[in-house]
Amino acid sequence: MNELPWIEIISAVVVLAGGGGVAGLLVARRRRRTQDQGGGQATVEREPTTRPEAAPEATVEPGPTTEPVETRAPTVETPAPTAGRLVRLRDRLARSGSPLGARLLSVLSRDSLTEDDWDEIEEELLLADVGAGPTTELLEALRTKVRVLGVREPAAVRDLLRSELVALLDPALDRTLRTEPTTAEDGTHLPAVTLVVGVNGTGKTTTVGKLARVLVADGRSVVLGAADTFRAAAADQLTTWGNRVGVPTVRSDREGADPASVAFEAVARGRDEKIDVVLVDTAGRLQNKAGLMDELGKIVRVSSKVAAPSEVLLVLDATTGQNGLSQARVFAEVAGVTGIVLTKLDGTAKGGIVVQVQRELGVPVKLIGLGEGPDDLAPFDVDEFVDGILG
Ligand SMILES: Nc1nc2c(ncn2[C@@H]2O[C@H](COP(=O)(O)OP(=O)(O)OP(=O)(O)O)[C@@H](O)[C@H]2O)c(=O)[nH]1
Repeated sequence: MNELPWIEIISAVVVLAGGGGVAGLLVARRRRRTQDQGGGQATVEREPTTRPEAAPEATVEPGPTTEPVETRAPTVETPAPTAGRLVRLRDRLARSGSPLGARLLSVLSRDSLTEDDWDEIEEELLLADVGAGPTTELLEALRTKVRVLGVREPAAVRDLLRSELVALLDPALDRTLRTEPTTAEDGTHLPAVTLVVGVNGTGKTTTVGKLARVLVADGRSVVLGAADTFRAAAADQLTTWGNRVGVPTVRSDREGADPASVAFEAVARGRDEKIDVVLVDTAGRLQNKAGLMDELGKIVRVSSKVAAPSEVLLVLDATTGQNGLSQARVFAEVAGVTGIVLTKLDGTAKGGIVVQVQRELGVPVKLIGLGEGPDDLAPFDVDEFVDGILG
């Protein structure tokens, strides 16, 4: 009588063990199948270029106002090299409708140019936001050269237009980003500090993230400062950008905290950890000029106690045209801008804004944004840009 339960128990154990084995096999098979389909790489965005060994956990040491130490090391990506980026992204300029250069070329190549044709050229330039002054200049130069040189061959017309557009963009301007750390007289390491300013929504935070990748690709060490304390999500967004390339972010744990103190912490951390570049994202509220001036002025003043900014980059949305330009004037006045980042050039046929922005502000365009991808930010190069808009 007593034997029956034991037999049942032993059979149950055998069935369970066997079942477990089958279940294990199924799981293993399913896992194998998922890996074969690439599903096992869900967290690795660009598998061939990852460097898992470079996990940033050791460098994430928060200061008093920073976030807690990351407990899980994210996968660290290797950004695309910066050399040749504009060449790689050039078709983005032509993708936004018919590029300006191509439209001009089609008119300029007509058999004999009438006044109507010249009017059409003028209209194209104005529509592309080249601006009234530069448009007149370009028209006069083209008219003279077409008449004097009798240029008619399509290739010659293209060369002529190319050289005039290059001249308009002022190739002699210094577009280098000052991102070299320096040493103070007492031997203290001073990081290069880049302040990123601009109106909300122009792509500031995205640009800081992309710029961190550009610098990392060039072998530089970077710290990010989330001084846009107005919007908590901006700090989260920045931290995510940083984590992807193993760059720590200094941020406040309190919404509405003093942006100047966050900027100070970030620069101090750059000094203490002998970091090459500190990139500081700022809030771009433009409700009144005095408030903006106070906030940016304080950020510069306070962080300069450690190291003064070597670059103040103004981020402008190329799709906003004249509107963007008047905002730009306010920032240029308030913040002592040293370079322009023109974003969203992939979404507009108004590439001519580059000319106007440089003329109006007397500051060179140093970087351009050509998409929402993490490596869609390129150093601005006049020749490559003109080739891009000529299509
Ligand atoms: N197509 C395109 N979109 C871009 C580019 N640069 C930024 N964006 C997009 O613009 C939007 C706004 O970017 P953010 O970086 O959040 O803008 P922000 O200026 O920091 O805005 P706040 O954080 O509100 O101050 C995002 O959807 C970006 O992906 C670009 O070069 N091309």
